[in-house]
Amino acid sequence: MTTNVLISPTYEFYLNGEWKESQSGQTIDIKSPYLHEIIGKVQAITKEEVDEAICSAHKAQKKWAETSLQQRASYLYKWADELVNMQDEIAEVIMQEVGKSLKDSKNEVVRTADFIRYTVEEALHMHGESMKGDSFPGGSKSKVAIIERVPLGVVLAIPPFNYPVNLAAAKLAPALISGNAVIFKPATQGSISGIKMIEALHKAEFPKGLVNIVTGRGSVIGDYLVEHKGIDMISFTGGTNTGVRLAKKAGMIPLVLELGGKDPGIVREDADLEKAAQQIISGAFSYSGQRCTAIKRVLVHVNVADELVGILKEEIEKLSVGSPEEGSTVVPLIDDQSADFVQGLIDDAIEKGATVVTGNKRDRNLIYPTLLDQVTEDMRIAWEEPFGPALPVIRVSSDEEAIKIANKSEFGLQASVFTKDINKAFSIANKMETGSVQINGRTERGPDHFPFIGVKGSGMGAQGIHKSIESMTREKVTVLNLTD
Ligand SMILES: NC(=O)C1=CN([C@@H]2O[C@H](COP(=O)(O)OP(=O)(O)OC[C@H]3O[C@@H](n4cnc5c(N)ncnc54)[C@H](OP(=O)(O)O)[C@@H]3O)[C@@H](O)[C@H]2O)C=CC1
Ligand SMILES: O=C(O)[C@H](O)COP(=O)(O)O
Repeated sequence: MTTNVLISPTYEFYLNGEWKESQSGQTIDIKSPYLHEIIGKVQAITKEEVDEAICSAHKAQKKWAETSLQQRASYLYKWADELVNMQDEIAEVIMQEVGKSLKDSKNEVVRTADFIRYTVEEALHMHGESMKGDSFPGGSKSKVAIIERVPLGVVLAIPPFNYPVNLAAAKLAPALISGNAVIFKPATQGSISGIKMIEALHKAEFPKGLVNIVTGRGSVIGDYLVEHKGIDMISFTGGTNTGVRLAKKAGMIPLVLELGGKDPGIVREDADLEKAAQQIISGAFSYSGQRCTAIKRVLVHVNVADELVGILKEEIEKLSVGSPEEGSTVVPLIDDQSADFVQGLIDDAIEKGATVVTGNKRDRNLIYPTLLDQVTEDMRIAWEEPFGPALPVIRVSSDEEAIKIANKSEFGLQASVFTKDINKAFSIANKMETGSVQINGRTERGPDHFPFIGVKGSGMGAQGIHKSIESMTREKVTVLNLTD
């Protein structure tokens, strides 16, 4: 199927309900990772335009916070409907911009509409609480506390490239339904997809200024946004180095950071190896492993390692590799720099004695799914996050060794444990220094109402619909002093 490359239009940024060209007169070329052609240009906005966006957000937020939940709900439902109406157009853009297959891109848009609707429903059923004074020694029963959640103000939403619509809306929806305004800074490679998402929001006729999309390289306007006094909360998803830098600059405001990962797939001696292999492959190689929750190392009991590696090899070699237009599982990585990084990890492992079971083949920024066996702790790939289709197998001789190596990682996003012994599964899960543990399943964020948590180098705070709404609000206490 040949895709008509978008005629490389220049997109405007969205401020105060209007699409605008930046006063900077500068734009950023967005090149498709697999078409290797420029598919569009986005505005590189100025600091003055950032100031204007934040100022207009504050104005809009005051009024928005006074609207009823039901009124806010009606806008978000309309946004979800507009996304579904635009799903083919948006999916095509996601595919061209980040190289995700059309099927996965469409799923991302539908998942986003579902996310928005569920967020509304969750918010409509989150109620405050009340307390009576006399439950504390000396307290009076005529003192009644009414505790409710109130919005924080203006939320800065910064998502990564790999889910340019879903991970953006996963920040915007909870922020908006709780009465906040949003400054949305998309990943540069993902900006056009983000703009398309905002086009759907514009069609839902949200109040002007409530959501402003500020396009520009994070390395240029990122610090200015993060340090801006007009930002009341930051929800960031991206690399650990970027997240740590952001946290140091943000100052005294609430932060939620979802960062990198090095999720282990722990395979015990008693595991169903066929099922484990199927979950590991899906977890490690879908969208070329460009998922924070991808399985990024296999810790397998030495007694079953040869058998598991054999199954993995056979199944990996069946994976479709190539263009996202053909629905390939393994597609070109987001850019050449990322492909160079992954290749560097593979080369380092080979130099230090790892065995290439399959893969280690490259065509520009397309890296073939690579399985490395006999990986040892002195190899970079044992610890670093490839964010690409390279999977190391580390052989262990006990649960204790697997736990030790798993927890030695700087990351702590998720872990998978494959075993038939549910008691052992929980025993290992209880020792995992991660946000979540999957038992007999691949590591993944969904379903989206589950808490989604990164600890250590994988983040701070929690997402998942309910947790995200909580993180973008604070409690407020009103005390009633009744007269007897
Ligand atoms: N835990 C999770 O849920 C996820 C984690 N990730 C992690 O993100 C990485 C890959 O995604 P990627 O997009 O490349 O991550 P990056 O950290 O490079 O970028 C993430 C976002 O931060 C922006 N940014 C860059 N510099 C700054 C700055 N100084 N201040 C504020 N924002 C900035 C980027 O904008 P720009 O594009 O303009 O640089 C982008 O919007 C991997 O490490 C992956 O593990 C990815 C997805 C989900
Ligand atoms: O940030 C990511 O990469 C996503 O949170 C992963 O989501 P998924 O597990 O649903 O692919």
